[in-house]
Amino acid sequence: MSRPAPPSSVRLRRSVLSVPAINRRALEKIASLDCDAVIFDLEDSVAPEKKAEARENLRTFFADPPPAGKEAAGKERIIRINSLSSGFGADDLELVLALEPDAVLLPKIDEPQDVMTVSDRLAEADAPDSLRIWAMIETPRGILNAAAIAEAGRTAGSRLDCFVVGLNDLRKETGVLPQPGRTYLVPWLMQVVLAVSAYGLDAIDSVLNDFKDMQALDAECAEGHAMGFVGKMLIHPSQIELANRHFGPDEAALAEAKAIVAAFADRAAAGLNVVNLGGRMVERLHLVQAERLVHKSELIAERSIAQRKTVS
Ligand SMILES: CC(C)(COP(=O)(O)OP(=O)(O)OC[C@H]1O[C@@H](n2cnc3c(N)ncnc32)[C@H](O)[C@@H]1OP(=O)(O)O)[C@@H](O)C(=O)NCCC(=O)NCCSC(=O)C[C@H](O)C(=O)O
Ligand SMILES: [Mg+2]
Repeated sequence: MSRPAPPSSVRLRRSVLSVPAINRRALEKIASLDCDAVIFDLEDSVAPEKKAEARENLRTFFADPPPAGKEAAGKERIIRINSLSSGFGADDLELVLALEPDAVLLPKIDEPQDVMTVSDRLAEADAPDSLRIWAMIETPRGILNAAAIAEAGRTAGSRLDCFVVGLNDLRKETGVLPQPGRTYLVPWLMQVVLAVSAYGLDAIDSVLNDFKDMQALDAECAEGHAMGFVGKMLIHPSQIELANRHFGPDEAALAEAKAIVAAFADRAAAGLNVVNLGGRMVERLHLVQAERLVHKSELIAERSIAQRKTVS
Protein backbone atom coordinates (compact mmCIF):
# COMPACT_ATOMS: atom_id res chain seq x y z
CA MET A 1 0.00 0.00 0.00
CA SER A 2 1.45 3.37 -0.93
CA ARG A 3 1.94 5.98 1.76
CA PRO A 4 -0.55 8.86 1.50
CA ALA A 5 0.82 12.33 0.96
CA PRO A 6 1.10 13.88 4.42
CA PRO A 7 -1.93 16.18 4.66
CA SER A 8 -0.03 18.56 6.85
CA SER A 9 3.29 18.64 5.04
CA VAL A 10 2.69 22.21 3.96
CA ARG A 11 1.68 23.51 7.38
CA LEU A 12 4.02 25.15 9.85
CA ARG A 13 3.43 23.79 13.33
CA ARG A 14 6.63 24.64 15.20
CA SER A 15 4.91 26.57 17.98
CA VAL A 16 1.34 25.70 18.90
CA LEU A 17 0.17 28.08 21.63
CA SER A 18 -2.74 27.19 23.87
CA VAL A 19 -4.88 30.18 24.80
CA PRO A 20 -7.66 29.74 27.38
CA ALA A 21 -10.83 30.88 25.62
CA ILE A 22 -11.95 32.45 28.89
CA ASN A 23 -8.98 34.84 28.94
CA ARG A 24 -9.92 37.86 26.81
CA ARG A 25 -6.60 39.60 27.43
CA ALA A 26 -4.72 36.54 26.13
CA LEU A 27 -7.02 36.35 23.09
CA GLU A 28 -6.25 39.98 22.29
CA LYS A 29 -2.53 39.27 22.35
CA ILE A 30 -2.61 36.55 19.71
CA ALA A 31 -2.21 38.84 16.71
CA SER A 32 1.07 40.16 18.13
CA LEU A 33 2.55 36.71 18.81
CA ASP A 34 4.81 34.86 16.40
CA CYS A 35 3.43 31.35 16.94
CA ASP A 36 2.49 29.14 14.00
CA ALA A 37 -0.78 27.91 15.45
CA VAL A 38 -3.19 28.74 18.23
CA ILE A 39 -5.29 26.30 20.21
CA PHE A 40 -8.33 28.09 21.60
CA ASP A 41 -8.93 26.01 24.69
CA LEU A 42 -12.44 25.31 25.94
CA GLU A 43 -11.35 22.25 27.93
CA ASP A 44 -9.06 22.04 30.94
CA SER A 45 -8.15 25.74 31.24
CA VAL A 46 -11.81 26.78 31.52
CA ALA A 47 -13.82 26.13 34.70
CA PRO A 48 -17.16 24.33 34.20
CA GLU A 49 -19.20 27.39 35.18
CA LYS A 50 -17.28 29.51 32.63
CA LYS A 51 -17.68 27.30 29.55
CA ALA A 52 -20.57 29.31 28.09
CA GLU A 53 -18.73 32.59 28.57
CA ALA A 54 -15.62 31.11 26.94
CA ARG A 55 -17.68 30.08 23.90
CA GLU A 56 -19.05 33.64 23.65
CA ASN A 57 -15.50 35.01 23.75
CA LEU A 58 -14.62 32.85 20.75
CA ARG A 59 -17.71 33.96 18.86
CA THR A 60 -16.63 37.57 19.35
CA PHE A 61 -13.01 36.82 18.51
CA PHE A 62 -13.79 34.97 15.30
CA ALA A 63 -16.26 37.66 14.23
CA ASP A 64 -13.51 40.29 14.32
CA PRO A 65 -11.95 41.23 11.00
CA PRO A 66 -8.35 40.14 10.34
CA PRO A 67 -5.79 40.13 11.79
CA ALA A 68 -7.55 39.41 15.09
CA GLY A 69 -10.07 36.76 14.27
CA LYS A 70 -10.11 35.24 10.86
CA GLU A 71 -6.57 35.30 9.68
CA ALA A 72 -3.99 36.44 12.23
CA ALA A 73 -0.98 36.31 9.87
CA GLY A 74 -1.60 32.81 8.59
CA LYS A 75 -1.66 31.17 12.00
CA GLU A 76 -3.52 27.90 12.06
CA ARG A 77 -6.57 28.15 14.36
CA ILE A 78 -7.67 25.14 16.34
CA ILE A 79 -10.46 24.94 18.89
CA ARG A 80 -10.03 22.37 21.65
CA ILE A 81 -13.45 21.16 22.73
CA ASN A 82 -14.50 19.19 25.79
CA SER A 83 -15.09 15.50 25.31
CA LEU A 84 -18.54 14.64 23.98
CA SER A 85 -19.26 12.67 27.16
CA SER A 86 -18.55 15.68 29.39
CA GLY A 87 -21.85 17.49 28.93
CA PHE A 88 -20.06 20.43 27.28
CA GLY A 89 -18.76 18.79 24.11
CA ALA A 90 -21.95 18.93 22.04
CA ASP A 91 -22.29 22.72 22.47
CA ASP A 92 -18.57 23.11 21.78
CA LEU A 93 -18.89 21.16 18.56
CA GLU A 94 -21.83 23.33 17.45
CA LEU A 95 -19.59 26.34 18.03
CA VAL A 96 -16.87 24.76 15.90
CA LEU A 97 -19.39 24.24 13.11
CA ALA A 98 -20.41 27.88 13.34
CA LEU A 99 -16.89 29.32 13.46
CA GLU A 100 -15.18 26.95 11.02
CA PRO A 101 -11.63 27.12 12.40
CA ASP A 102 -8.86 25.16 10.67
CA ALA A 103 -9.28 22.26 13.06
CA VAL A 104 -11.08 20.93 16.09
CA LEU A 105 -8.88 19.32 18.76
CA LEU A 106 -10.44 16.36 20.55
CA PRO A 107 -9.22 15.67 24.09
CA LYS A 108 -8.49 12.28 25.66
CA ILE A 109 -8.91 10.18 22.54
CA ASP A 110 -8.91 6.50 23.48
CA GLU A 111 -9.82 4.74 20.24
CA PRO A 112 -10.55 5.32 16.52
CA GLN A 113 -14.31 5.53 17.11
CA ASP A 114 -13.82 8.71 19.20
CA VAL A 115 -12.43 10.39 16.10
CA MET A 116 -14.89 8.87 13.65
CA THR A 117 -17.90 10.00 15.70
CA VAL A 118 -16.81 13.61 15.32
CA SER A 119 -15.77 13.11 11.71
CA ASP A 120 -19.26 11.76 10.94
CA ARG A 121 -20.91 14.67 12.76
CA LEU A 122 -18.88 17.17 10.72
CA ALA A 123 -19.81 15.41 7.49
CA GLU A 124 -23.48 15.31 8.49
CA ALA A 125 -23.37 19.07 9.10
CA ASP A 126 -21.69 19.55 5.73
CA ALA A 127 -18.65 21.21 7.30
CA PRO A 128 -16.03 22.32 4.77
CA ASP A 129 -13.24 19.81 4.02
CA SER A 130 -10.78 22.41 5.28
CA LEU A 131 -12.05 21.78 8.83
CA ARG A 132 -9.64 19.11 10.08
CA ILE A 133 -9.52 17.00 13.23
CA TRP A 134 -6.63 16.96 15.68
CA ALA A 135 -6.50 14.39 18.49
CA MET A 136 -4.97 14.67 21.97
CA ILE A 137 -3.14 11.44 22.74
CA GLU A 138 -2.96 11.61 26.51
CA THR A 139 -4.52 8.50 27.99
CA PRO A 140 -3.02 5.04 28.43
CA ARG A 141 -5.52 3.64 25.91
CA GLY A 142 -4.73 6.47 23.51
CA ILE A 143 -1.05 5.51 23.58
CA LEU A 144 -1.81 1.81 23.22
CA ASN A 145 -4.16 2.53 20.29
CA ALA A 146 -2.10 5.30 18.67
CA ALA A 147 -1.53 3.37 15.44
CA ALA A 148 -5.18 2.34 15.13
CA ILE A 149 -6.28 5.92 15.78
CA ALA A 150 -3.81 7.25 13.20
CA GLU A 151 -5.07 4.65 10.73
CA ALA A 152 -8.54 6.15 11.15
CA GLY A 153 -7.04 9.13 9.32
CA ARG A 154 -7.07 6.98 6.18
CA THR A 155 -10.72 6.08 6.44
CA ALA A 156 -12.79 7.67 3.69
CA GLY A 157 -14.07 11.04 4.81
CA SER A 158 -11.79 11.15 7.83
CA ARG A 159 -10.45 14.59 8.63
CA LEU A 160 -7.75 13.43 11.04
CA ASP A 161 -4.62 15.48 10.53
CA CYS A 162 -2.49 15.76 13.67
CA PHE A 163 -1.80 14.28 17.12
CA VAL A 164 -0.90 16.34 20.18
CA VAL A 165 0.63 14.53 23.14
CA GLY A 166 -0.72 15.49 26.58
CA LEU A 167 1.72 14.43 29.25
CA ASN A 168 -0.14 16.02 32.15
CA ASP A 169 -3.04 13.65 31.73
CA LEU A 170 -0.78 10.74 30.88
CA ARG A 171 1.31 11.26 34.02
CA LYS A 172 -1.85 11.56 36.08
CA GLU A 173 -3.17 8.26 34.71
CA THR A 174 0.07 6.32 34.90
CA GLY A 175 1.93 7.77 37.89
CA VAL A 176 5.06 8.49 35.83
CA LEU A 177 6.82 11.41 37.50
CA PRO A 178 8.01 14.54 35.67
CA GLN A 179 11.76 14.14 35.20
CA PRO A 180 14.37 15.84 33.01
CA GLY A 181 14.80 13.85 29.82
CA ARG A 182 11.36 12.26 30.28
CA THR A 183 13.16 8.92 30.57
CA TYR A 184 10.19 6.69 31.28
CA LEU A 185 7.92 8.50 28.83
CA VAL A 186 10.20 8.26 25.79
CA PRO A 187 8.92 4.85 24.62
CA TRP A 188 5.35 6.16 24.59
CA LEU A 189 6.34 9.39 22.86
CA MET A 190 8.13 7.40 20.17
CA GLN A 191 5.08 5.16 19.77
CA VAL A 192 3.09 8.27 18.87
CA VAL A 193 5.73 9.45 16.40
CA LEU A 194 5.85 6.00 14.80
CA ALA A 195 2.05 5.91 14.46
CA VAL A 196 1.83 9.31 12.74
CA SER A 197 4.75 8.48 10.47
CA ALA A 198 3.02 5.29 9.32
CA TYR A 199 -0.14 7.14 8.33
CA GLY A 200 1.08 10.54 7.15
CA LEU A 201 -0.01 12.72 10.07
CA ASP A 202 1.90 15.25 12.20
CA ALA A 203 2.70 14.92 15.90
CA ILE A 204 3.09 17.83 18.30
CA ASP A 205 5.07 17.35 21.51
CA SER A 206 3.50 18.01 24.92
CA VAL A 207 3.51 21.24 26.93
CA LEU A 208 6.17 22.09 29.49
CA ASN A 209 4.32 23.46 32.52
CA ASP A 210 7.29 25.31 34.02
CA PHE A 211 7.06 28.22 31.59
CA LYS A 212 9.79 30.26 33.28
CA ASP A 213 12.42 27.53 32.93
CA MET A 214 13.99 28.33 29.56
CA GLN A 215 16.81 25.84 30.06
CA ALA A 216 14.33 23.01 30.48
CA LEU A 217 12.35 24.21 27.45
CA ASP A 218 15.52 24.40 25.36
CA ALA A 219 16.37 20.80 26.26
CA GLU A 220 12.83 19.53 25.74
CA CYS A 221 12.44 21.24 22.34
CA ALA A 222 15.79 19.79 21.19
CA GLU A 223 14.68 16.38 22.39
CA GLY A 224 11.23 16.63 20.76
CA HIS A 225 12.75 17.72 17.46
CA ALA A 226 15.26 14.85 17.54
CA MET A 227 12.41 12.43 18.24
CA GLY A 228 10.52 13.49 15.11
CA PHE A 229 7.86 15.81 16.49
CA VAL A 230 7.12 18.73 14.15
CA GLY A 231 6.47 21.21 16.93
CA LYS A 232 5.57 21.79 20.54
CA MET A 233 2.37 22.71 22.30
CA LEU A 234 3.02 25.80 24.42
CA ILE A 235 1.25 27.54 27.26
CA HIS A 236 2.99 30.93 27.42
CA PRO A 237 4.17 33.50 24.84
CA SER A 238 7.70 33.37 26.30
CA GLN A 239 8.01 29.79 24.96
CA ILE A 240 7.37 30.64 21.30
CA GLU A 241 10.81 31.79 20.25
CA LEU A 242 12.63 28.65 21.43
CA ALA A 243 10.08 26.35 19.84
CA ASN A 244 10.33 28.21 16.52
CA ARG A 245 14.10 27.96 16.65
CA HIS A 246 14.29 24.26 17.43
CA PHE A 247 11.55 23.05 15.11
CA GLY A 248 12.54 25.27 12.19
CA PRO A 249 15.50 24.34 10.00
CA ASP A 250 18.81 25.77 11.25
CA GLU A 251 21.22 27.39 8.81
CA ALA A 252 23.46 24.34 8.42
CA ALA A 253 20.52 22.00 7.77
CA LEU A 254 19.05 24.43 5.25
CA ALA A 255 22.38 24.86 3.43
CA GLU A 256 22.73 21.10 3.19
CA ALA A 257 19.16 20.71 1.94
CA LYS A 258 19.77 23.30 -0.77
CA ALA A 259 22.98 21.50 -1.79
CA ILE A 260 21.06 18.23 -2.14
CA VAL A 261 18.35 19.87 -4.23
CA ALA A 262 21.02 21.47 -6.44
CA ALA A 263 22.92 18.18 -6.79
CA PHE A 264 19.86 16.35 -8.10
CA ALA A 265 18.88 19.27 -10.34
CA ASP A 266 22.28 19.03 -12.05
CA ARG A 267 22.12 17.45 -15.50
CA ALA A 268 24.84 15.03 -14.44
CA ALA A 269 22.38 13.51 -11.94
CA ALA A 270 19.69 12.83 -14.55
CA GLY A 271 18.61 9.21 -14.23
CA LEU A 272 20.67 8.70 -11.06
CA ASN A 273 19.17 7.66 -7.76
CA VAL A 274 22.40 8.14 -5.82
CA VAL A 275 24.92 10.96 -6.06
CA ASN A 276 28.21 11.80 -4.40
CA LEU A 277 27.89 15.03 -2.45
CA GLY A 278 31.32 16.04 -1.16
CA GLY A 279 32.26 12.45 -0.31
CA ARG A 280 28.90 11.46 1.09
CA MET A 281 26.26 9.27 -0.49
CA VAL A 282 22.96 11.08 -1.05
CA GLU A 283 19.90 9.22 -2.32
CA ARG A 284 16.68 10.45 -3.86
CA LEU A 285 14.91 9.78 -0.57
CA HIS A 286 17.12 12.52 0.90
CA LEU A 287 15.94 14.78 -1.91
CA VAL A 288 12.35 14.47 -0.69
CA GLN A 289 13.41 15.44 2.84
CA ALA A 290 15.56 18.27 1.49
CA GLU A 291 12.74 19.68 -0.62
CA ARG A 292 10.43 19.63 2.40
CA LEU A 293 12.98 21.50 4.48
CA VAL A 294 13.48 24.15 1.80
CA HIS A 295 9.72 24.49 1.44
CA LYS A 296 9.38 24.84 5.21
CA SER A 297 11.97 27.62 5.26
CA GLU A 298 10.02 29.44 2.53
CA LEU A 299 6.84 29.14 4.58
CA ILE A 300 8.66 30.51 7.61
CA ALA A 301 9.85 33.50 5.59
CA GLU A 302 6.30 34.13 4.31
CA ARG A 303 4.89 33.89 7.84
CA SER A 304 7.48 36.34 9.22
CA ILE A 305 6.53 38.87 6.56
CA ALA A 306 2.80 38.41 7.29
CA GLN A 307 3.49 38.68 11.04
CA ARG A 308 5.51 41.87 10.62
CA LYS A 309 2.68 43.40 8.59
CA THR A 310 0.20 42.42 11.31
CA VAL A 311 2.08 44.08 14.15
CA SER A 312 3.16 47.21 12.25
C1 LIG B 1 0.23 29.81 32.81
C2 LIG B 1 -0.56 31.08 32.81
C3 LIG B 1 -1.76 30.96 33.74
C4 LIG B 1 0.32 32.24 33.29
O1 LIG B 1 -0.43 33.42 33.12
P1 LIG B 1 0.05 34.83 33.68
O2 LIG B 1 0.32 34.72 35.15
O3 LIG B 1 -0.96 35.85 33.24
O4 LIG B 1 1.43 35.03 32.94
P2 LIG B 1 2.21 36.32 32.67
O5 LIG B 1 1.87 37.40 33.65
O6 LIG B 1 3.64 35.95 32.57
O7 LIG B 1 1.72 36.77 31.22
C5 LIG B 1 2.39 37.78 30.52
C6 LIG B 1 1.54 38.27 29.39
O8 LIG B 1 1.29 37.21 28.47
C7 LIG B 1 -0.10 36.96 28.34
N1 LIG B 1 -0.30 35.52 28.24
C8 LIG B 1 0.00 34.59 29.15
N2 LIG B 1 -0.29 33.37 28.70
C9 LIG B 1 -0.79 33.55 27.46
C10 LIG B 1 -1.27 32.66 26.48
N3 LIG B 1 -1.30 31.33 26.71
N4 LIG B 1 -1.68 33.17 25.32
C11 LIG B 1 -1.66 34.50 25.08
N5 LIG B 1 -1.21 35.41 25.97
C12 LIG B 1 -0.79 34.92 27.15
C13 LIG B 1 -0.72 37.53 29.60
O9 LIG B 1 -2.07 37.87 29.34
C14 LIG B 1 0.16 38.73 29.84
O10 LIG B 1 -0.22 39.76 28.95
P3 LIG B 1 -0.08 41.31 29.36
O11 LIG B 1 -1.21 41.55 30.26
O12 LIG B 1 -0.16 42.04 28.07
O13 LIG B 1 1.26 41.45 30.02
C15 LIG B 1 -1.03 31.43 31.37
O14 LIG B 1 0.13 31.59 30.60
C16 LIG B 1 -1.98 30.47 30.74
O15 LIG B 1 -3.15 30.46 31.06
N6 LIG B 1 -1.49 29.64 29.80
C17 LIG B 1 -2.29 28.73 29.02
C18 LIG B 1 -2.90 27.62 29.86
C19 LIG B 1 -3.62 26.62 29.00
O16 LIG B 1 -4.01 26.92 27.89
N7 LIG B 1 -3.80 25.39 29.50
C20 LIG B 1 -4.37 24.33 28.71
C21 LIG B 1 -3.32 23.74 27.81
S1 LIG B 1 -2.20 22.71 28.67
C22 LIG B 1 -2.72 21.16 28.21
O17 LIG B 1 -3.48 21.05 27.35
C23 LIG B 1 -2.24 20.01 28.92
C24 LIG B 1 -2.60 18.71 28.21
O18 LIG B 1 -3.99 18.54 28.05
C25 LIG B 1 -2.01 17.63 29.01
O19 LIG B 1 -2.74 16.75 29.50
O20 LIG B 1 -0.78 17.64 29.16
MG1 LIG C 1 -4.87 16.99 28.91
